[in-house]
Amino acid sequence: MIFGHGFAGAKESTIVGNTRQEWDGTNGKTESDGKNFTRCFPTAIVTGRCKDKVYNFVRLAELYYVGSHGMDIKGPTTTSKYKKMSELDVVHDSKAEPILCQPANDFLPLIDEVYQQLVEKTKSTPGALVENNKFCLSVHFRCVDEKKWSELACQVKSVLKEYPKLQLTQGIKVLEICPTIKWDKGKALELLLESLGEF
Ligand SMILES: O=P(O)(O)OC[C@H]1O[C@H](O[C@H]2O[C@H](CO)[C@@H](O)[C@H](O)[C@H]2O)[C@H](O)[C@@H](O)[C@@H]1O
Repeated sequence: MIFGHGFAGAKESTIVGNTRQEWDGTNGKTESDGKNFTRCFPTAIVTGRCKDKVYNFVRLAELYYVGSHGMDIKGPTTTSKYKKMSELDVVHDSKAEPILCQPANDFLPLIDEVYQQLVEKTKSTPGALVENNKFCLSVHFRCVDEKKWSELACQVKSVLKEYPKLQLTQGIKVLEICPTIKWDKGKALELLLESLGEF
């Protein structure tokens, strides 16, 4: 999801698209179009993927990146025309990144531990892929034989029964494992909009 604050003259912040609107040059939008857009309107990418992975896809320092289903929010690494990062409630991490909010920080060791266990537990299921999205995990079954889907789900559940602080949901051919905190992409968007305020 991509939103632009004040897009097309709207007074309120407006959600203008989703990740299908890629600036990869394949649908007429170039990197320079993306830069021009983000110079005019503070823009964020909101995704379930790992923030750093999405940054590597897009490579626009001007954007806000919201990864891990809203649990990892980073501001632009260039100064915005509207608000300098120093005016927002920002801390910098060890890589000097302007981190706005990481509400599931305490879960990091748990997520890494469960990632290892899921890799081990699911390695007997051909095609299963466990992805570490930093504050959440995904077990992809797109490449798993349909006859093995329930076996894979049992493997995942058998790991998670030891971790009541994590919850399991299902996406498109993917099982998602997230901390049970009252936070999601919507809450992340609200926080960003409040932080940016009027401009
Ligand atoms: O950005 P979102 O819409 O929140 O999606 C989050 C997931 O994105 C990735 O999965 C998606 O693409 C996969 C192919 O690259 C596809 O197999 C899957 O069905 C899609 O959901 C990512 O791999 C997942 O870890 C994210 O949870």
